[in-house]
Amino acid sequence: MLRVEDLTFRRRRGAPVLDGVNFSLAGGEVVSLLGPNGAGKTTLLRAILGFLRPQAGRVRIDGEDVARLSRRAAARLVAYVPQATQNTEPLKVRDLVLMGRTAHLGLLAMPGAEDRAMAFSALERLGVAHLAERPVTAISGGERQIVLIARALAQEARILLLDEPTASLDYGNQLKVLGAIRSAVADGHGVLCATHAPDHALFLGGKAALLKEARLIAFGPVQDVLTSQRMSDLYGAPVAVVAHGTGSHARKVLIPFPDHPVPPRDKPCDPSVC
Ligand SMILES: Nc1ncnc2c1ncn2[C@@H]1O[C@H](COP(=O)(O)OP(=O)(O)OP(=O)(O)O)[C@@H](O)[C@H]1O
Repeated sequence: MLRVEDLTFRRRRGAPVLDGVNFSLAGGEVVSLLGPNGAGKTTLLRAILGFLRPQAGRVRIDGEDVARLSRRAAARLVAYVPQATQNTEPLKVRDLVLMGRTAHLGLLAMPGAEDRAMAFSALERLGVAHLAERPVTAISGGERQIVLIARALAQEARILLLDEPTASLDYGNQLKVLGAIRSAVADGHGVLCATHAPDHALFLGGKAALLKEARLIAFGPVQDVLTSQRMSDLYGAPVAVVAHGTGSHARKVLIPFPDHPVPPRDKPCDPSVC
């Protein structure tokens, strides 16, 4: 349903920030977008939203060129959860989530009972309905991230773009946010999630897209794409991707090797050790 086709974007006369990027995302699928700082992840998300005008290529959603859609029409198709922000407005959680309904309201219309029910249902689905009456300034960072995902769900857009949704959260809250993402995927949303955590990409499953210096250097099933060689090349540091467990319990995990001169080769690890 989302197709990014030969997308190229550069600012002024600088080098491309996105250079011929191609990939697609289906409903009920998650794609983790991995890449070092400055690789172009946020730029890609903003280009998909239609906030940036590419010099070449296009983004299509259900065959429609995003550049031809109004902001309102685009907001019905794609919801965006930006990188963690501190709210200074003491808006109630339920009102913040209700803002997700904006694209569905008539000009100057106020949200009605149905909109409020949808907003509350999004909070319920993510297990945070008990926060509804609290000011956004009085909940934790992890709770805020989940509330922002609830706002995206209330928007009823089939595609969710998440920009580092687990950044600066403690481990428990990271797992809560990852759980919220998995339930959105299970509900049929297509999710593109920019992250600095390859382990989270493995946990989410689905596919991975590796972005380096403006180019997509790998795209495919996350279990195939995340290899020791690729991860070490991507981040410029030796990392081993090893298989942990056997049979249906087998999964890949990353282990950093800071003192290793060359990337360790992919090999199964001894489950008793890792
Ligand atoms: N508003 C801007 N004006 C000029 N250059 C920018 C602007 N925003 C980003 N850039 C540059 O574009 C490139 C890509 O930035 P982008 O934010 O997309 O990277 P990123 O992969 O999301 O990075 P990070 O992981 O650090 O968030 C970087 O070189 C960055 O310095």
